[in-house]
Amino acid sequence: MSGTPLLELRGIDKGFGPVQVLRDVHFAVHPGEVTALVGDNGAGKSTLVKCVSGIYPIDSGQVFFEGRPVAINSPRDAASLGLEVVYQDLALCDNLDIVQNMFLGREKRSGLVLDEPTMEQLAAETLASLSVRTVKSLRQHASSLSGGQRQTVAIAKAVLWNSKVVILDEPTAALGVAQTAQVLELVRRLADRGLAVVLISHNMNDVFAISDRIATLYLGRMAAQVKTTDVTHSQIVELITAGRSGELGLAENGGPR
Ligand SMILES: Nc1ncnc2c1ncn2[C@@H]1O[C@H](COP(=O)(O)OP(=O)(O)OP(=O)(O)O)[C@@H](O)[C@H]1O
Repeated sequence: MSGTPLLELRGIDKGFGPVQVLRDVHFAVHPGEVTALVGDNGAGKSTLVKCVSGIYPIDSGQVFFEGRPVAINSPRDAASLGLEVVYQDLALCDNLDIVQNMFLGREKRSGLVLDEPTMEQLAAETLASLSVRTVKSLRQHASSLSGGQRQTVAIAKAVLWNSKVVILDEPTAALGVAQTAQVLELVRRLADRGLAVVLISHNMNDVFAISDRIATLYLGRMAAQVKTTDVTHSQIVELITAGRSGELGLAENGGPR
């Protein structure tokens, strides 16, 4: 592993009543890397993300942020640490424009009134710093944006707020080929800026195209966390569908045997 992880989970358990969803999950994400979080439907990916973003309390286990133990009890706690989750469907409000969306809940004010020029300038600078050129006007409503533009704005929002860890939930699920390529390029650029990026995806082509590591959840357990260059598509498919890959020789939780 390369240095201290930005975010590290150790031994996370989470259940809902009698249903045990996460079992002894270990997971580490590093700055400057894209970590793909994969697993079949119901494997526990969303539950894991909700635990680290303060939506669900964990039953047991520890969360470390920049090497320090932390308690994330609410989305506000997660945001103040610098952890942002971008959900595919919920990322933007349709009736607000791009600037309003990027500053939603964290508006800049000049006295009692909103400081629109400053917000517009910061939004423009952030998009430009990410080489985003596809957005025509910062004052267009989110409802008029394409799927790819929406993801782009949602991701740029995380950068605007100086997030250190960005978790992207299926950012390309609803996109065509060209828009997928653009969003993946942007995801890679986030990591190249030093952010720790977690990419939840069912698309193995996307995963292999841009991830540095792949973490595989299987029935609520971390079956493996490996470097992308050390595995093949079929080994990952085996881990997703069977929770192990004979050829990899991994112990539980992705460590070497
Ligand atoms: N609030 C809840 N109460 C009870 N069971 C739940 C709850 N939320 C999730 N589960 C169960 O936990 C398991 C994991 O669900 P989760 O949504 O985390 O999986 P996932 O890997 O994100 O799946 P998908 O790829 O389909 O989104 C499922 O069996 C699900 O039914």
